[in-house]
Amino acid sequence: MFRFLTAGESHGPCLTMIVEGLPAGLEVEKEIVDADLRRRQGGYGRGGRMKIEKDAIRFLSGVRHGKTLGSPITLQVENLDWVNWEERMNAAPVEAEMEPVTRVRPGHADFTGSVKYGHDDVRNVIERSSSRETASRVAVGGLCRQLLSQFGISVHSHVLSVAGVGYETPRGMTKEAYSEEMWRAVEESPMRTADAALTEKMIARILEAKRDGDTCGGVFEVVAFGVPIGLGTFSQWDRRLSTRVGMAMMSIPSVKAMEIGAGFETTRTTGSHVHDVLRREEDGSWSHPTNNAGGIEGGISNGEPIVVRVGVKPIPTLAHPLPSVDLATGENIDQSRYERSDVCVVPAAGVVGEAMLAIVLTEALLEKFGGDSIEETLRNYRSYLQQ
Ligand SMILES: Cc1cc2nc3c(=O)[nH]c(=O)nc-3n(C[C@H](O)[C@H](O)[C@H](O)COP(=O)(O)O)c2cc1C
Ligand SMILES: C=C(O[C@@H]1CC(C(=O)O)=C[C@@H](OP(=O)(O)O)[C@H]1O)C(=O)O
Repeated sequence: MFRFLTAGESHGPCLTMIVEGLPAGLEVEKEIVDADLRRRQGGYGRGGRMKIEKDAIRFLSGVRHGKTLGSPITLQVENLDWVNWEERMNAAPVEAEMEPVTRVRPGHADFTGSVKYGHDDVRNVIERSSSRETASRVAVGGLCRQLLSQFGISVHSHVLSVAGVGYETPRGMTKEAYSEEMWRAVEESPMRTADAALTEKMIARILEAKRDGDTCGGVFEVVAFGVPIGLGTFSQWDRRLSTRVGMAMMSIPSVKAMEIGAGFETTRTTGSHVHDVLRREEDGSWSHPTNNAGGIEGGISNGEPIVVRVGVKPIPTLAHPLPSVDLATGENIDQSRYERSDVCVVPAAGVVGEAMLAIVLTEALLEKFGGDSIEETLRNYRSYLQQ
């Protein structure tokens, strides 16, 4: 069974991940994982923290001579900001001459986390609720990406809109709609969008929000190519591929909406405009001229690209804070607290979305094809394709 756990506080010494269930003999390159971590740190609208961190993994177990051993893999990402926080993290607030954090930020985990865990210093909540944790997912996803590439599967993302500036939800995306050229342009764009004019508009929107002491959300899209027919199943609710993709995307902090394929658009028209007709090609392969289903039918991948669009709410920490409550006094206050923060993270969230889709596909692929070594998994996969 493929599974992973992540641990680590945002301002602690490091993030740690334990990954179990990847087959033995898989070549894994640190540089491929580090490149994903760098992409997650990018995008226009990030705050001061990203100037401090230089995320990169260290393998602490499970990999020898560049190949997986089949034993649990431990990954570590150092928090370079730790040196600036060590005293505050180790000493009680009074000793460190720090006021405990008590004014909760609307939209963050400050209120719910403090009540649930009984913390009177909200800092104890912020440490783990922080999206610093998403670096861990990207690191795990970077390993999964390398497994998937053995099966010809690749996962990409791009930004569709920021605070309403950008594309309306597109319909029926087919493989042809996404070219190599487009993905190159996405990687080079500060907003991870292939449209240069739109990039300018998005940046202007983020700057405007920043000037107003405000923040932006938006929509990103994740696409997986090369997924074989047959991952996931309708046989139990929690094993449907759509269920697992939904959970994976909704697990990203600040994600509040997602749709697969044409999603909500399908609810505004009729069946004859929605369902993807099945064709048999001369070479015996299957095809769907459209992909409104986003590559999943009956909870099972249908061989078309998996297309997922994801809605990210605006960042909760506002430079012009909203009214709130001070948990220490119980009094209503005019302004909650501001601390160093991002203004927009839609491009970064897209990279996290890629990692989450890579993780879900890895889990479903290993479930279908099994194998304790990569050779065995590939052999099972090839035999299935022949069948
Ligand atoms: C990559 C990334 C970076 C984020 N950076 C910040 C930030 O700097 N400040 C902030 O208030 N929220 C930030 N968030 C959003 C919060 O982590 C998130 O809103 C919070 O954990 C509450 O969870 P919820 O929005 O899912 O309810 C970030 C989210 C992501 C995905
Ligand atoms: C550290 C990351 O994002 C952080 C996520 C975050 C939050 O509240 O979610 C708040 C900020 O933390 P800090 O106060 O340390 O600057 C972000 O920088 C990261 O993405 O690696």
